[in-house]
Amino acid sequence: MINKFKAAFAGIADGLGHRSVRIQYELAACAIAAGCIMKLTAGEWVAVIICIGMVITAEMLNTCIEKICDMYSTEIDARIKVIKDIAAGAVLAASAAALVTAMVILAVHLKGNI
Ligand SMILES: Nc1ncnc2c1ncn2[C@@H]1O[C@H](COP(=O)(O)OP(=O)(O)OP(=O)(O)O)[C@@H](O)[C@H]1O
Repeated sequence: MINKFKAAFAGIADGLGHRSVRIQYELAACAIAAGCIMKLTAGEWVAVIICIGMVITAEMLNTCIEKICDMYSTEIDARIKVIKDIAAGAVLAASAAALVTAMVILAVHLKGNI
């Protein structure tokens, strides 16, 4: 059990070595900072944390898929293009949901301050 956790934490550390994953962690830190400034409610925090988890998970899996594809071949290949595009689409879908969630929370707080 401890070894499994060690491997998982090592995976998180490895993920941080990739620029696209690191950017998502940085955006997550910005979202948490903004949430503290805006004094989010418990429900809003739950939504923010779910979005952060979803986007980081999608980006880490996308990075894994890219690596597996590159291990298979670095030559131009229509099948690899489809696989990588679908994986990138998953990150986009998660990010779009996170963006809409952020906009709804922001709108609610701006409305409350008017
Ligand atoms: N071997 C390949 N054959 C065909 N198309 C590819 C191949 N490798 C990459 N592509 C195309 O380029 C796009 C970007 O792929 P790449 O592996 O460079 O990901 P990236 O998003 O730039 O990587 P990172 O997440 O490291 O920034 C893919 O979505 C795909 O459309």
